[in-house]
Amino acid sequence: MEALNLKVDSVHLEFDGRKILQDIYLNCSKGEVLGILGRNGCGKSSLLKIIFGTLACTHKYVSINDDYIVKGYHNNRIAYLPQHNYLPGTIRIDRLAKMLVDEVYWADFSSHPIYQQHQLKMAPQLSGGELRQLETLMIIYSKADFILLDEPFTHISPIQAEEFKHIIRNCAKTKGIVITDHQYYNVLDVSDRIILISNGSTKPIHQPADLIAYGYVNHIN
Ligand SMILES: Nc1ncnc2c1ncn2[C@@H]1O[C@H](COP(=O)(O)OP(=O)(O)OP(=O)(O)O)[C@@H](O)[C@H]1O
Repeated sequence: MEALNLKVDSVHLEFDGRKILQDIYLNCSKGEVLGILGRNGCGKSSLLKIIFGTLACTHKYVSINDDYIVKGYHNNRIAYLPQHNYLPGTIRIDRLAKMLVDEVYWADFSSHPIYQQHQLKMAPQLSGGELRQLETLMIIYSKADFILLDEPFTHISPIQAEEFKHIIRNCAKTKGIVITDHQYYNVLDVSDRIILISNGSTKPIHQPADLIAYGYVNHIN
């Protein structure tokens, strides 16, 4: 199996003269889940959008195996689950799924109860959590080599989050996955490595106590 490595470096992002990201370094290999943590507004979603290619910034270096990537979404290199719903509301779920899901994963995806139950509906007919589950699965099972997940656990119930962690770990056998969520215990649980964004820069987290030292949490259960 080909080794793949996503590298992100030298990202500079400002909004209205305010520095958001300035000293960013991350890498994620195929076979790995990288967790990103950070307080509200520290720039997690912005960083994922920059890697995916939908947010312009002053400077960035994104590469896969040292090939510079201008737009991550080109050629199915990178897929991105945004924080908010992305499926159009006027096309049936089964038609959207056939466009998005990789054939290799079709059996896994289409046998999932959430797809079985809702495939003939359109997005607005689903509850918030049902839609979130479907949207997340479609991205995880999409063709891309690297998957960026912005808050995949936030709108789903604990039992579903447990199931999704298994699916993420399973898919990480053939992809690299970058994940961020405020449910930090789920991120810690599913990730091989963790980085924290603080004051615009990335800090490697070697042990949970580092999260206390950086003021991200007061204690860890
Ligand atoms: N289009 C924009 N124009 C101006 N400021 C923006 C814009 N988008 C984001 N910001 C600001 O940039 C900062 C980083 O936003 P971002 O959404 O990346 O943070 P985040 O870490 O994902 O936050 P949260 O955890 O609350 O979702 C925030 O202070 C936000 O207000």
